Amino acid sequence: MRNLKEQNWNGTPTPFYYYDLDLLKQTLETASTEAAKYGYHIHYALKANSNEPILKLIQQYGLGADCVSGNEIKQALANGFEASQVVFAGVGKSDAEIKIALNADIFCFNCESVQELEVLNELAQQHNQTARIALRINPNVNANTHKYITTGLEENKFGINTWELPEVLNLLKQLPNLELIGIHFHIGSQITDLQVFEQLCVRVNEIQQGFRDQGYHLKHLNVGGGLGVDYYEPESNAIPDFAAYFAIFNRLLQVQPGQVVHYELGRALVAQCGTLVSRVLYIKKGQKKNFAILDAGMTELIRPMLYQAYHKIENLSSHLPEQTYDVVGPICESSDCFAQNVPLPETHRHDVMAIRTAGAYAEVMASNYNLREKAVAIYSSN
Ligand SMILES: Cc1ncc(COP(=O)(O)O)c(C=O)c1O
Ligand SMILES: N[C@@H](CCCC[NH3+])C(=O)O
Repeated sequence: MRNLKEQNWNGTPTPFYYYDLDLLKQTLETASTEAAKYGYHIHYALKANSNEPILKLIQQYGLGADCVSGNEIKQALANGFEASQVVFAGVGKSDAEIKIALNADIFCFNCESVQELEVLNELAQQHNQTARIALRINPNVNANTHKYITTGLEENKFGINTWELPEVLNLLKQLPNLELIGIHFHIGSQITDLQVFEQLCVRVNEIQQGFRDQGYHLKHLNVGGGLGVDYYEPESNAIPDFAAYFAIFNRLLQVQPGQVVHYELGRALVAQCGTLVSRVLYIKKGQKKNFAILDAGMTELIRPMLYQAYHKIENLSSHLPEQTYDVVGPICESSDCFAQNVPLPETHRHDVMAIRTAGAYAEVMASNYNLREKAVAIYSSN
C-alpha cells in the first residue's frame, strides 16, 4: 500500500477514511486521456463520494457532474463544477430538487417516467424556462453484477421502458417547456465483464435507430457509468482499464456526426483511492473461531453487509505467522461482519487494520446508528 503503510498512525484516532489523492490524480489523468481520444465527456457520479477535496480535484480535470439530488447539485456547484456540465438523474426527483436544478440552469435532466416529464414541464413553465432533457431508457441489458446494483432490466424501477416510448414521444409534443436533447442509459454498477458494455452498445444503436426512423436526431448520447474495479487486487490493479472500456464504445457505438457521447463514472474513478483505517479493539477467542473486533463497522462501510461485497483487509501492524479471523465491527447487529475466515498475521489489540477499496460508496453510505461519531477523512498527496 502506498504511503498509508509507511506512516506512523500512533496517536491518530480511528476509525478514519484515508484518501490517496496522488492515486486519484493518476486515475483521473488516465481516464481523461483515454476519453479525450474519442472526444467523450465524463460526468463524475457524485453519489460515489462527494467530499470536497475529491470534488475539487475531479473538476480540475475538466469532468462534469452527475447528480442525483438537489444537495448533490449544490455540492457540485460549490466545488467548481459548471452548471452547464451538470446532469441530474433519479427516479424520484422532488419538486424542490427540480427547482434547484432549474434555478441553476443545469445542462440536462435525465428523466425517468411519464409523470416526471409532466411535472418538470409544469415547473419549467413556472420558471419561464425550457428544460433540456434526456430520456433515461431501460435497455433491458443484464449487467451481470449484484442484483441490488443492477439497474437496466425491465424489472428494475429505473428508466422508461422501450414499449412506453411512443406514448412518451407523443406526450413530449404537448410539453413545450421541455427540449429533448438526448437519450440516457445506465445499466448497473461494478461491471467487470466488459462484454456487457458491448451488449449495451448494440441496444443503444437499435434504440437510437428507432428515434432516427421517426425523425429525431439527438445531439447527446449518455451511456451512464458502471465500470467496475478490482476489489481483490487493489494494489496491482489500482487503475481500471479505461483504455479497453472506451475502446468498446468507440468500436461499437454508432455515433452520428456532431453527436456528443457522455459517461457517468463514479466507482471507477474513486474506489481505489480510499481506505477505511481501523484499530482492533479486542480479539475474542470463540469455540470454533477467533473474532477480530474492530472499532469500525457497518456504520462506516456497509457494502459487505448489504451486498456481501468483498473488501481486502490487511493488518498494517503485525508480521507474525497467519491465523484466520472473522473480522467484525462493534455494532449491535450479527450482520456487522466485514468478512469471515480471513487469513491475517496474528492479530492483537490496537493493531491497525486497512480495509481497502473504500473510496466509493463507503463514506457516503455511512450512518450514525448506535449514535456513532462520524469517522473523519484524512487526505494524502505527494
Ligand atoms: C444513473 C447513474 N449514473 C451513474 C452511476 C455511477 O455508477 P458507477 O459508480 O458504477 O460508475 C450510477 C450508479 O450506479 C447511476 O445510478
Ligand atoms: N452503493 C452501491 C452502488 C450503487 C450505485 C448507484 N446506482 C455499491 O456500493 O456498490
